[in-house]
Amino acid sequence: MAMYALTEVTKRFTKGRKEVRALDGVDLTVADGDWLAIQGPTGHGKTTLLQLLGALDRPSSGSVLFDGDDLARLSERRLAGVRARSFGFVFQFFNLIPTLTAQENVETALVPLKVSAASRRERAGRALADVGLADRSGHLPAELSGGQQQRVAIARALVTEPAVLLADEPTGNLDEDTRDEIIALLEGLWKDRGLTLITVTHDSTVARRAPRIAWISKGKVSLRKDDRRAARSRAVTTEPKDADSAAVGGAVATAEQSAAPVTTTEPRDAGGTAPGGRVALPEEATAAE
Ligand SMILES: Nc1ncnc2c1ncn2[C@@H]1O[C@H](COP(=O)(O)OP(=O)(O)OP(=O)(O)O)[C@@H](O)[C@H]1O
Repeated sequence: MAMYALTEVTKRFTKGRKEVRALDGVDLTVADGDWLAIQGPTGHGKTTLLQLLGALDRPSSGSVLFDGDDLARLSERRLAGVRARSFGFVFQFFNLIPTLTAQENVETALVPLKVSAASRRERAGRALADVGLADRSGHLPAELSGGQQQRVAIARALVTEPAVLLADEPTGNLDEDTRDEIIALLEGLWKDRGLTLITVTHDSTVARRAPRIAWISKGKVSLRKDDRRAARSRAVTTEPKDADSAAVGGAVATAEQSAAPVTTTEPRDAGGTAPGGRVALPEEATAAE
């Protein structure tokens, strides 16, 4: 079974007397451990799709299955639970709290958990070290470069050990060199942790790094690239739950792709989670852009 299965998803918004069809009949599957880039021109539905995948919004019609639950039909309380347990979010403008240090910003993601202050400190410190910022933990966001601020935001998204990391234009506010560093960081985290990574971008340099690209145009999704073998060459992989292969916008993976070798599984939480499991993200981290 795929981690995500979207069927005939539409999302309509009303602007004055006009109706905007932001998503128009989207079919999409995402397997556990995939890295999917959602690429397309501005205003064509990328963020809307990401928000449905992150349970930040619901479709107007169709179903968004995540681990077997239809996110379109869950109560608000259960949706909040799924978001808290399963998703980490990274945004274009970092969304850090300006008055808190890097360390404190990362710790905010753990506050809703019954985690001791000592454990929060330890886990946030580890998350900052994982993104290469161990020596900047006492800095305020204004004392950090854009790339460093995005690293803090990534540490905050990952400190709760989510199954899925959803990143909306994570390099959209960065220069080219920093963009490359952040994408390399995300790629490394994806490889090492068996994360499912979903990145929204209008930048083809960024999109091409992902083994799968879903191209979105006028709310319709089609598959541009599906290099499952690249995805499976990672150091840490997951059981191919998505054995029936991907179908995006009616496109089905080729027999060759489907026949890619089966790899071994390593538990997602091998890195260790403090008691209490995953936590709700702070409001500022889950707010729609
Ligand atoms: N809350 C909303 N109310 C009304 N219209 C909306 C809303 N959110 C999105 N839209 C419209 O839906 C369409 C798709 O928007 P979306 O933000 O998903 O595009 P995008 O591809 O992410 O664009 P960008 O690259 O500029 O962020 C656009 O026409 C947008 O104006």
